[in-house]
Amino acid sequence: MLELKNITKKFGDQTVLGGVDVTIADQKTLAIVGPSGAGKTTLLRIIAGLTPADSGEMIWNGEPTTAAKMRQAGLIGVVFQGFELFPNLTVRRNLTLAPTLQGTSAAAATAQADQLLAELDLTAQADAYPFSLSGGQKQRVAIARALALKPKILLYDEPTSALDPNLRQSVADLINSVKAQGMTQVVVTHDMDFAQAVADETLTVAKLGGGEA
Ligand SMILES: Nc1ncnc2c1ncn2[C@@H]1O[C@H](COP(=O)(O)OP(=O)(O)OP(=O)(O)O)[C@@H](O)[C@H]1O
Repeated sequence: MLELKNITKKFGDQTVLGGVDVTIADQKTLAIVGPSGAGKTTLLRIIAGLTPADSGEMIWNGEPTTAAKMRQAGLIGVVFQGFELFPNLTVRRNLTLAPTLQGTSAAAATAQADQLLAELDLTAQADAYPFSLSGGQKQRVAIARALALKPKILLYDEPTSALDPNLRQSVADLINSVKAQGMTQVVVTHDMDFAQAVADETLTVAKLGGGEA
């Protein structure tokens, strides 16, 4: 279980997070919802160790930790809103690059990549480059790439926003099938129907006024 307590964040004079508590339970999906500008993405980036909080605590399985330590230990994976695939690498190489840089043998990384691609119905795209993929395929590659690093917690920033609305259900199905394999997930979304389709728990981030302490 990962707990964040009393997380605060300001940008200049604007308080975005004014003391937020988050509990991320093992093998569950937490949806973070709230209006545009409430700070959902900021909170996700703080959990991921990509943006520092101004204050607050982080506790992993009962022990104090930091987001930077969690990230360095490879415990957290992120699926970005725009997918951020490596454009000059094939789909398979998008999955194998980070594991091989971390010391996994090329053969083992390739075997694992091919298994993930098969599970996510991407075998036919293994040698393709990202530009040639549909939005839904790009997103599945982004999820497969994150899973290739074997995180304990997988974070998604607005996973439906860059996709055709009719793909919403298949993204929900995919997140639910990743959960069924034991993954702990956090999904930032402004889409309440989507949140309902994936979430065991929902955290609503309120929009604060600008300029307060
Ligand atoms: N790096 C930054 N520098 C300055 N202000 C920022 C920065 N990142 C976010 N903000 C501001 O913080 C507030 C919260 O932004 P954030 O993207 O976290 O909200 P959100 O709830 O994810 O919104 P949306 O649903 O529109 O994506 C916004 O007012 C935004 O302009």
